[in-house]
Amino acid sequence: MHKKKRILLKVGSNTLTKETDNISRGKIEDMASQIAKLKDTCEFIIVSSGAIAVAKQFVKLESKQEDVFVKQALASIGQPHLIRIYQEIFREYGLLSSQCLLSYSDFEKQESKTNIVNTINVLVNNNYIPIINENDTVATDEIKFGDNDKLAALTASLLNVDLCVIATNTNGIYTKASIESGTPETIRNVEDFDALRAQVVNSKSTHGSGGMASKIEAAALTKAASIETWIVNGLEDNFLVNALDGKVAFTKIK
Ligand SMILES: Nc1ncnc2c1ncn2[C@@H]1O[C@H](COP(=O)(O)OP(=O)(O)O)[C@@H](O)[C@H]1O
Ligand SMILES: N[C@@H](CCC(=O)OP(=O)(O)O)C(=O)O
Repeated sequence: MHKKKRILLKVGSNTLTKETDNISRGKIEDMASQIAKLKDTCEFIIVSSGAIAVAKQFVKLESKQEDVFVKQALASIGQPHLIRIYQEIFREYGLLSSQCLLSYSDFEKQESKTNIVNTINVLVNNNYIPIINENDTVATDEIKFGDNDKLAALTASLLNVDLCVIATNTNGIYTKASIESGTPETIRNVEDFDALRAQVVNSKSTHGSGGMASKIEAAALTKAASIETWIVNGLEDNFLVNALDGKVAFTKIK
């Protein structure tokens, strides 16, 4: 048991850019102000994408190599900028932050898992907010498939968080019928998890790579670890506080 509610917050490039081509300092300020409001009762671990999106603001790489190698190089260029932006803004709100780069394979080795848990516990217990991203130089899983959703679920399970919040660009998961009729309606409480997969439609957001399917698979992992997952609209201001206060529509998967 943790003294504070331990929350893992996953934000994708779409949320961080507010669906534009530039990282939104405003969105990171919105996250910081919410975390600052909640910090007496909650502790946070962030899984953040955005490295490639930041790099694209500054450079255009020439390469005849596969796209994925270019993305890996962009992630390497963008990651320090991303963390710099987080640190600058979080500091203004009195928050301390650090960087951890992980890959799926780190969750397969007992020694690495122990090291991750020990490092992050020291950080969190000293009021540092770990900001985790995939180690894109050595791994390409999330660049290719998953929006960091699976990385978030693996981290949430390993660190035994109390709540996993995935921020995306919709008010959670909508019913397929409501999307098709043009009046999206949020599935607020999931009664039948297996039936959820059938609600996914074949669309993704501008920067998105995994779509809703990868969030549902991430939730399957957290569910197996008895962790509740919320899928919330990170584009809205105050999205986390409002979800905690029950003021907005989002999907809760228990
Ligand atoms: N049933 C559904 N409810 C809501 N969104 C859905 C659904 N099925 C597919 N989607 C798509 O999933 C997208 C969110 O996933 P993704 O594009 O990967 O976003 P992110 O970058 O936030 O991870 C939505 O913008 C929408 O296009
Ligand atoms: N790790 C990389 C990409 C991870 C990923 O695909 O997530 P997203 O940028 O949300 O589609 C990054 O930070 O840009």
